[in-house]
Amino acid sequence: MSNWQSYNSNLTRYSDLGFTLDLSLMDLTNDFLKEMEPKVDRAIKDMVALEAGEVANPDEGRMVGHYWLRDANLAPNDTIKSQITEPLAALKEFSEKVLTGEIAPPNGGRFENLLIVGIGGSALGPQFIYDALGEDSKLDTYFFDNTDPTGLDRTLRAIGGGLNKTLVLVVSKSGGTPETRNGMLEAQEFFESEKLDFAKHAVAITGEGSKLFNYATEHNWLTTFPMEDWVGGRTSVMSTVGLVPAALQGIDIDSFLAGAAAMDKKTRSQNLADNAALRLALGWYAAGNGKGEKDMVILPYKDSLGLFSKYLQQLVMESLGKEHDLDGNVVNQGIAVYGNKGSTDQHAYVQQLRDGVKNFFATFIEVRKGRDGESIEVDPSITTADYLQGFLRGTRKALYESGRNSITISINEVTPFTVGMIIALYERAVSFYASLVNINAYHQPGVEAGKKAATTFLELLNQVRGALTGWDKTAGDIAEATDNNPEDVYHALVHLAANGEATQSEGATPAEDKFKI
Ligand SMILES: O=P(O)(O)OC[C@H]1O[C@H](O)[C@H](O)[C@@H](O)[C@@H]1O
Repeated sequence: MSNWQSYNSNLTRYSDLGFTLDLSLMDLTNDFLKEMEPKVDRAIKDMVALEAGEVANPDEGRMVGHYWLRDANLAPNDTIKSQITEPLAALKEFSEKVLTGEIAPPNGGRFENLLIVGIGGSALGPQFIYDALGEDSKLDTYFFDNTDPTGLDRTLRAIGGGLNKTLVLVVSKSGGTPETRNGMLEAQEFFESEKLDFAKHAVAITGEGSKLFNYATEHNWLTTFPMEDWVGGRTSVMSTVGLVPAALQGIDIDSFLAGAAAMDKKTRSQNLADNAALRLALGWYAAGNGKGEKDMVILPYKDSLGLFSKYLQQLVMESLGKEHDLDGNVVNQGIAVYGNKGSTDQHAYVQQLRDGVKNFFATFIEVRKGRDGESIEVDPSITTADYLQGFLRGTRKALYESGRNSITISINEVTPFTVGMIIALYERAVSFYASLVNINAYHQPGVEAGKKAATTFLELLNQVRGALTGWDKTAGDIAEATDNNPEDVYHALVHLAANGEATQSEGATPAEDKFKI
């Protein structure tokens, strides 16, 4: 089959949405599609059950409801329906009041800045949306998404004299994530050091009854918005987590939700040829042999979609990166995701993509329209938009010629509607892929191990602090005194020395380094 014929027969086109998915360069064979039929049938059934409210996250005993967020009528009962519609109405009213100045900072004027404190699913969605759609944002938006003190300082410096006009959103589904709590405490301290009443600037988005919820209530924060347990962090961008900031920024959230709802509707089709999300999942399966053998390289050819790959990294990797399948077998599933933007990366890593190790498939994201208004000619009759398109088409072809597969997703423009659409597309592809490989995409047991180890380190650090009294001591001395592992103790000592709590004199090896207060 010629490439042109293959293009025509491998395209899913939603003309009314201005959307196409082109799998022609994925080399999906009829045999593969035939072989996958039973799995595809199961994936469709699983999705129907999930959307009907079945407990699709068995380990945590939870329903998986992010698809209801953009069409509350699909919620399985009235309680859940009102858990969607009531916060939506409340957040619209709240953002309206903030933007009209009815809710205002205590020291006068209007809120002009937004500081979002959150991490993972409680930050990546808002970061992507602000970057993609926040061009005319009503509030300049900043993020605390780590417990790195210099990162926090840098953000506070950027806010500078605008602190008295800054609204702070503290976002945490669990309400107990340490990085977010630390960011909140640092923000609070900074407001207080500027003689500002933090509570009058602060809003919480969190599960009812969480530590954060209780803290916000006890301290009389401006308000709180709920998060429900049937919405996962990495799929929360269409819940209060993504919608409160977007509404405050003046982004058309109804259109954002409508774009997602439209993609959901299309990809409920039980006919594979019409179901872009299911076909996308099949493309991933074919590329990586159903085992994630190939990485997913995301290349959006539009600067405003530059954070999409980072957003997808969590959505795909936290959902699909699992040790066990649903039957308890060890499978070590996952698909590695990375990317940045085209054509910028043609000058960075496309060399390896074209000539190096064949361990990936690319996804080109094409935005058809270059810009509003006229463009100059950079060459005779040629504009910058023509170049961008030329690089996309050229790279796609060059990769295929050297045996590298790729997917191309096209949308007309970057708008709230189309961004809603492509997020929904990937959310649904992740759900389908999880069924194809028989895993739970909605829990994240592996994340806990790192958190527990961090807590253990903090306990050890305090033991080391207590044991380091005056004299020159080695890591071995303190390890013995505190009954800890010498390497762990050594790293604690180096940390204390680097932060001015101890001094370190180096010996021939770390074991001979001496520390004192
Ligand atoms: O919203 P939070 O409860 O603070 O969680 C923030 C993030 O932290 C965790 O470690 C999870 O792995 C993520 O899925 C989650 O989005």
